[in-house]
Amino acid sequence: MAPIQYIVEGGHRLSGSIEPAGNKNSALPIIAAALLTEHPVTLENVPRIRDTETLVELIRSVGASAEWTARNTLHIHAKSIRAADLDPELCVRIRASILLAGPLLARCGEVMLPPPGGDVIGRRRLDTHVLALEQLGAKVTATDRLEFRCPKLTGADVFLDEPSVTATENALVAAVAADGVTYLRNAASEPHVQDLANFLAALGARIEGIGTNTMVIHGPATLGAATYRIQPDHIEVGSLIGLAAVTRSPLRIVRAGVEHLRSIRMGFERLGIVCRVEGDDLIVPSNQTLKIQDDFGGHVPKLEDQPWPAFPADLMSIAIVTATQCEGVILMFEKMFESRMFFVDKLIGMGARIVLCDPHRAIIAGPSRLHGATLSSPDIRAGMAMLLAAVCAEGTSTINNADQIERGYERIDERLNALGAKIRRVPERKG
Ligand SMILES: CC(=O)N[C@H]1[C@@H](OP(=O)(O)OP(=O)(O)OC[C@H]2O[C@@H](n3ccc(=O)[nH]c3=O)[C@H](O)[C@@H]2O)O[C@H](CO)[C@@H](O)[C@@H]1O
Ligand SMILES: C=C(OP(=O)(O)O)C(=O)O
Repeated sequence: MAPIQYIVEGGHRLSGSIEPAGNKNSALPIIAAALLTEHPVTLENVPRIRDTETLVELIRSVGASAEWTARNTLHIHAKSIRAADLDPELCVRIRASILLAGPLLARCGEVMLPPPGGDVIGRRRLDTHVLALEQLGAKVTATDRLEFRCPKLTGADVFLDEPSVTATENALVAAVAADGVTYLRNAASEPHVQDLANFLAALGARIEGIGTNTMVIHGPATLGAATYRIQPDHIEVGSLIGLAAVTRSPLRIVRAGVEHLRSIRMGFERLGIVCRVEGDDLIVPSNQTLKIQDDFGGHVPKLEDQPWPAFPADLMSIAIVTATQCEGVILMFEKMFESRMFFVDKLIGMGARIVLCDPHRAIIAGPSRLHGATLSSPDIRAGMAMLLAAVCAEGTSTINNADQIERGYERIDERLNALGAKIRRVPERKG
């Protein structure tokens, strides 16, 4: 497949309404969890992006039928499946291939998984997955692939060593099929973990504590069919808030899922960007102060990521680009991944004033006028952050490896062009 490039003419104001896609990180565990039931499942509002297309290929490879019945509607029927050896080339394309562990173990009693891929943003440990599934009775062997075996999953009092998002999801799915009650403690509670739990409940699972860090799962559940709508992507909403701010544009983000936006809005407020809620729409007015809010006593403020419900790691790159357009100084502290901040050298090359203190901390002094450059997208979020920088810069930028952006953002070039951006995709999109 030819690599994708975005050629971006910067400096244009945007305006209008845009609806976020369904949450990628909900869609992935939910597609995997659809393997848990023998009955048909219809998923609506599924983002049609590289990651979901790859996972669909993977679930077909174990015998499930999966058909797109509309652009964003996916019909899955896992009447009978097998724990086949999964294609290593497909597994390494996405982090979410690891999400097949829980459902396949539950349905087939074993699963052999080649290493997963995903964004190269630092070490991506699998220890929590292993720890959780072992506590539910699985025997795990790690060679060039991970092998999980367990003829009968059994409920347990599980304490995760860290609130890992995908490990929580694997453990939750396995616990639904396990015999007896499972306590899942120190669990992640991100909106996508909640979305997965609500999907499992729609299939017939009994789960208490959804949205908290302790879930209680009463297994084994008798699962049926379901039609389920994936929730809006709060990370895309955060990306759009940043986009509106750096281009000083008024945007209405419709059906934004405002119940999950508190920590995100609070993070942007620290940068002097205040949004308004109207029903389930989020309005980003153009007349922002874009003034970084000092801490009490005039101290340099800090924006840091943490597990939910705090400011999400996946929005740090967007927040960094946004801060380059705001007046003042701020410390950005990315605690969770150790390679996510390296892309700031590209922003420095575009004219941003940033000191990268170490792999986790960067000081940004704004505002600075950015100029167009040739960039390469290292991961989904840094890629989207570069797109924001390119859209607000003077002159033309070329973003190479835009494939990374399209792993996570559906038709983002077309959707931003509809608001007034000037992004040319090479090669042109077909269909
Ligand atoms: C497919 C999917 O859903 N991917 C998301 C998922 O990845 P994923 O599930 O792989 O990420 P994890 O939640 O396991 O961990 C992310 C990183 O944070 C670290 N960590 C985690 C918890 C903690 O309390 N302290 C800590 O330092 C981990 O060691 C790891 O380095 O969650 C990440 C964290 O929200 C997101 O960036 C990814 O987009
Ligand atoms: C890091 C991300 O994705 P993945 O975990 O699939 O690599 C992301 O969505 O920002």
